[in-house]
Amino acid sequence: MQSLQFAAKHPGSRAAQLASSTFCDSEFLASCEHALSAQLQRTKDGATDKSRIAELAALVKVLRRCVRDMASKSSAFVELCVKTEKEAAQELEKVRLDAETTLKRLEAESALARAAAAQTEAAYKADRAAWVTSVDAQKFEVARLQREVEGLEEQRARAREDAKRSELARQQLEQEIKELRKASGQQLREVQMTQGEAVKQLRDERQQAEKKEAQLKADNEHLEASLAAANSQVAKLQQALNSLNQLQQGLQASLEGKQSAEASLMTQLTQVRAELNTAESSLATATADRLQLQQELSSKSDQLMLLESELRLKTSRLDAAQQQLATEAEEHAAERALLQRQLEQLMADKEEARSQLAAATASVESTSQQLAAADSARTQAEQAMQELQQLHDKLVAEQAELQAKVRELEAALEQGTAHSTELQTALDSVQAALDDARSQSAKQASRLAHLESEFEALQEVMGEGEQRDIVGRLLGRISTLQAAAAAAEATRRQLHNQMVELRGNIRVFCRVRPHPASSVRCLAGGTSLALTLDGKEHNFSFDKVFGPGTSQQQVFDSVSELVQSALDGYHVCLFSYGQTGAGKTYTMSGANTPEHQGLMPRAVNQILESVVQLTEQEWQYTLSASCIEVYNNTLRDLLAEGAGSKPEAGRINDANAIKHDAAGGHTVVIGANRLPVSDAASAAALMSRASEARACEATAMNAVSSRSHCVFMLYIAASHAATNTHLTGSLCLVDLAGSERLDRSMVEDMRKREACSINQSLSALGDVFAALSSKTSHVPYRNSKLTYLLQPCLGGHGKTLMFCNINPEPASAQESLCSLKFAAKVNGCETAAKGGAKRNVTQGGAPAALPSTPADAAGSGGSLGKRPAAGQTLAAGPKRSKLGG
Ligand SMILES: Nc1ncnc2c1ncn2[C@@H]1O[C@H](COP(=O)(O)OP(=O)(O)OP(=O)(O)O)[C@@H](O)[C@H]1O
Repeated sequence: MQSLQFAAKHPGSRAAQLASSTFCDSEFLASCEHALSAQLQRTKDGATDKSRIAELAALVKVLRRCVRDMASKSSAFVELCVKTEKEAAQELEKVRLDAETTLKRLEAESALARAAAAQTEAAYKADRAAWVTSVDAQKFEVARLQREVEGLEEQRARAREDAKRSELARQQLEQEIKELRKASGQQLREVQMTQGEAVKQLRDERQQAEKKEAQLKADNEHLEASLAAANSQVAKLQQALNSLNQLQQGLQASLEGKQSAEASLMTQLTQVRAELNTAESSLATATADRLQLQQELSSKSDQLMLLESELRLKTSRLDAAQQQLATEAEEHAAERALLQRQLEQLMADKEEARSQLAAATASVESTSQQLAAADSARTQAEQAMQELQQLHDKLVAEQAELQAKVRELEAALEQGTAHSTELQTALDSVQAALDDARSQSAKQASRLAHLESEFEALQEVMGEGEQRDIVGRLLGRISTLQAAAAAAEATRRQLHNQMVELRGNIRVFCRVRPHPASSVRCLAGGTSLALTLDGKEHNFSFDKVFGPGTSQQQVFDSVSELVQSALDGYHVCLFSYGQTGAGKTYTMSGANTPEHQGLMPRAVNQILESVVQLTEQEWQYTLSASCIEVYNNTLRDLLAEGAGSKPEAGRINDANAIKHDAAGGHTVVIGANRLPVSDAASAAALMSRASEARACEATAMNAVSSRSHCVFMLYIAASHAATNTHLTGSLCLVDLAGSERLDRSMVEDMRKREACSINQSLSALGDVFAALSSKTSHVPYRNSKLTYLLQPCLGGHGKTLMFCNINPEPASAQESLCSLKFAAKVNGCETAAKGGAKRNVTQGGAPAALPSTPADAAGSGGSLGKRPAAGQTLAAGPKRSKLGG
């Protein structure tokens, strides 16, 4: 009812829908109603004691069902509420994040707009101040020029007045001269009239007058010259005034330009202010949005609280139902007491109704039994409810744990991704450096060859003296080049090792063999696959995943650089693991056509070819090989005389036959043959001989099933006289026996013992990896011969690669899952000892010698240095030969 009310109050609410869908079970309500009405009706009709007890029992059943239904519904409701709560929280988080992002963006935009406006305003103010300063300076200049012009005008006026005065004086003088002439003429006439004495006076006066006139003329000329000078100065001043006027006009124009620029800047400023206002208003809108969202958030929280209160109500209803049940039980007990009393009454009346009493007693007994059964059922139901509650609590705790784990895993994933990116970058740079070193080395080698041919040609054409000289120089050049080539080779080795190390000292590749009905799907990217078992998909990731279409050459290409490491002085181990018939032997040895050759022949061929090249750089390599079978935890030398025909031939009974060189040299098996490998033919013969001797049987799973682990060990020792360097490396190729389920392989007696031994040694291998991955101080290598033999490669300073072979036929899916889980465990293993893989190289001292074994007497390591003859490859043996490849 509560939920119905809630639904009515919140018609659009998801929680209301959930509550109404969870609790409004009309069928259930109808059945309760029906049961109660029937009970009421029967009570009204007047029931007998017997029928009432039966009715009460039926009622108890109904109530119990009610309690069960309520419990399951309440847990379903709780789950739905939790889910809804999570969804609401996620939605709210998303909305909050969106709002925050929008707000931040708007704030950033507004800050940008504000900064731009401030910048524009500051620029405008600076421009305006500069312009005002320049206008003021120009105004000042104009005023100064105007003052100068006024001064010049005054000077001109003064000069004009001077000129006027000079003119007046001249005119006065002319007048005086005229008057004097007139007076002198009169005097002359008077003198003429008076004759004699006055002539001289007149002449003197006349001379004086002439002198005065000359002076006046000179004065006049001087005044005219000064007037001309004043006029020219006036003209100059006029020009200056004109130019000043022009300047003033220019300044006026620039003033107008500045004013228009100011107007446009003012417009810009207004625009920017308007933008700023818009940004501020959008900021206000965003803030309002945020407030609204916060309100929504709080309303969601309210809803959540409502849901929680609803939940509490449901729980209290449940409690009430339980209480009601308890009340019913009490009533039940009262009824029982009543019946007991009736029984006593009946006992009192037993004289009257003995037969009725007997029947009633029987009826009461059966009723009591039913009641006891009802009691125990109720107790069971309560216990079940408690268990369910505990389970619920446990599940909630587990869920929290899982969430924490998911978070941890996500963080680890991020770290791992970052780490892998770093590694990839480092790897790329190392690869580039390696390529560089390789090309350098190739260049040097070709240059050397060229020089040698030149030298031969010169020898043919030169005389003896010249020859000796040139030979000396060329020899010097050659030795320099050889030293450079050795240095390049050393760099290459170092870079190659760095590259292999970056990819991990233990790597796991998975190979899926072809099958028409496959339960395995190789995923894009080449590093993961999905296995389907009982309709469920299991995903796994490895360093590489090879699908059914991958050729033997492609598989070998992916391991060739690891093989190369053995030549550089490392202990390298490649082993194949998987269910019987999954393709382990096919991967390691392959079939007898060149296309189907496996890793073993291809690896030995690559090593032989590289040895030929290295010999040209003055390296001396010695190769030899052993082949050991681990069968029922006993060692057997597959290269022993007669091992192919007699199963007991080659058995090594010495429990301590496996010897590891403490200084990082070779691991040897005392009593086992080690035969020289000088070329491809000798290697092929050796592998064929070993495969003939290997224990193979037909089982229900594989017509030629390998019943033993086969360990092929190639010992490599090398020295370089020029640099006095010695190294020891090894290549260990292991074809493990197939892991299998005894019931599926249908083996019996001896074969059963074999299978048990195989499974034991594989489980010992698993224990070693488990100990390595948990980094415990004790690693149980000695628990099996197989793990003890491979110890230096697994946990020491070696480089290991495991192939997990998978048969994808659906019937083998369970075994495939086990193999993949094992491989995943190995993939997570950190096997390299401190300092990573170790190269076994010494400089100076005695050359690295192969550890002596009794079998050394049979033949020392074959000395190498010649290319294999044309067409000479490691021929593969027949399929029966699990090693021949
Ligand atoms: N990738 C593959 N391509 C083609 N054929 C394959 C491939 N892998 C395995 N086979 C074939 O499947 C069969 C069983 O393979 P194989 O003998 O290598 O299995 P196994 O794992 O060594 O078995 P066991 O442990 O019993 O020795 C062989 O006939 C082999 O040729």
